[in-house]
Amino acid sequence: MKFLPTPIPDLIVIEPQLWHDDRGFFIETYNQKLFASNGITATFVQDNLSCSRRGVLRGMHAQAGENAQGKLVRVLRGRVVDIAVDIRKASKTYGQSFSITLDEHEAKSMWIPPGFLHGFVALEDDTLFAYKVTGFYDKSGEIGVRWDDPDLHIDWPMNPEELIVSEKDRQLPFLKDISSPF
Ligand SMILES: Cc1cn([C@H]2C[C@H](O)[C@@H](COP(=O)(O)OP(=O)(O)O[C@H]3O[C@H](C)C(=O)[C@H](O)[C@H]3O)O2)c(=O)[nH]c1=O
Repeated sequence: MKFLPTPIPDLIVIEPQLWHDDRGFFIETYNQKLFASNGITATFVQDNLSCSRRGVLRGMHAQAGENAQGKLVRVLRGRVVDIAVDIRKASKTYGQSFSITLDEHEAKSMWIPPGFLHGFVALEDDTLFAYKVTGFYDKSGEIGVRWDDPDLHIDWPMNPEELIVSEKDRQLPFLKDISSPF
């Protein structure tokens, strides 16, 4: 298991040790001791799973407040472009986004601490997106920013007309119009 820094401090990509044999493969998807020795000491309290058709874009979301969420995200089936945006007010990389392709074959994951907007676009039908979170779901703590906010400089891999975005996400504000709670 390798813990790889990204250009944004605290945002970490994890490359698993893939054990292949003639049956298939085995990986450890989470190991508290290894994570802690690489600076990720969070405690996870909830696991989530979503299934998305090709073109579904979920985001950009964060959960703040007493149930602020850090997320350990991965793809179980299919492929996504996954995006995290730093909205920690005191951060030197405030407003900066990082993008990575996650899929079932490389089985990489990404640690996204509290203080980041998160979203992804599914590149294949029936993409299964699984993630561990450090805070219980708390609708009152949910915030979001429009996926197409020009200030986020996100280069989505699909044309807007191909994207499937929920009505809720279409109504989200621009980053300049909110005060980050982080
Ligand atoms: C997040 C969540 C949702 N729900 C219920 C509430 C809604 O009735 C339904 C769908 O929720 P939503 O449309 O917010 O799902 P996504 O658009 O996939 O939201 C997620 O999208 C991006 C990728 C994220 O990083 C967040 O984890 C999360 O905001 O599931 C729950 O019961 N528990 C939960 O933890």
